[in-house]
Amino acid sequence: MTCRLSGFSEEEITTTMQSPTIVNPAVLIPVNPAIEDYMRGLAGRTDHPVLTEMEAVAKQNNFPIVGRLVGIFLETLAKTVNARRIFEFGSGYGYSAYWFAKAVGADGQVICTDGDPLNKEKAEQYLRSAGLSERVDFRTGLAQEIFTQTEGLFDICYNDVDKGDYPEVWQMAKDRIRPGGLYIADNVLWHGRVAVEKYVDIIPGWTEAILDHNRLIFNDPEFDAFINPTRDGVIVARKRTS
Ligand SMILES: C[S@@+](CC[C@H](N)C(=O)[O-])C[C@H]1O[C@@H](n2cnc3c(N)ncnc32)[C@H](O)[C@@H]1O
Repeated sequence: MTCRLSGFSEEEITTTMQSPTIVNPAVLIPVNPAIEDYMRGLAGRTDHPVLTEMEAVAKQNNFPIVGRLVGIFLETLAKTVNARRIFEFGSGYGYSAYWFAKAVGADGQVICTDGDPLNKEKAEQYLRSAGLSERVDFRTGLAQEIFTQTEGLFDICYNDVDKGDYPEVWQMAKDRIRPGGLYIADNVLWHGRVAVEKYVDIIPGWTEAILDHNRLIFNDPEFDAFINPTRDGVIVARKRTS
């Protein structure tokens, strides 16, 4: 997967950062890999042939899916708030949508978006094989534009687009989340760059955008927020009910 604006994949960015030729002080792994392996080992019961195929394809192509642990987290969050209507900004080929689609139930809906029509094709194939396609409405184009074409409130808005767009997506999504609903975004620790003074920002402005995004959320009086440091950091912000 290439990022919409930069042409770099997130894996390429990480790999470049870890290259011995580029000294980068900012590569921090929030959770010890042994701990992540342990947690992954507990999650065997979530195996599904479609899921394992999607994960294998991600590995082969360095495509940045959220992965199993975050997937389980997304499904759990969605079930916890009894989500029936979810909007995804940046769906790739449907891996995160798989988890949300499972959570919303037969009457629920996940609106997926991606700039790449090939991703839509692949997602629809995978989700059909998993028996979840009826719950998913996959649209191609700029996620922000597609969002403005929708109406009403969502139980969850999930953000996984190019990182420079994070503050914009937060600003537009926050007023369209129902009280008690969630805003969720992936990669908010950005491989540790958010936590150090000096970092190599492969895509100029992306780290600053994530920092702004996170600050805005934690300072918003309408939301309570928390970052789960699993993988690359997932922010969860719940809209207050009073
Ligand atoms: C990190 S991947 C999404 C992975 C997906 N959430 C998952 O875990 O399976 C980001 C995807 O968003 C798409 N994308 C990035 N910025 C976008 C935007 N503003 N509008 C639509 N798609 C975008 C890219 O084409 C890419 O497929």
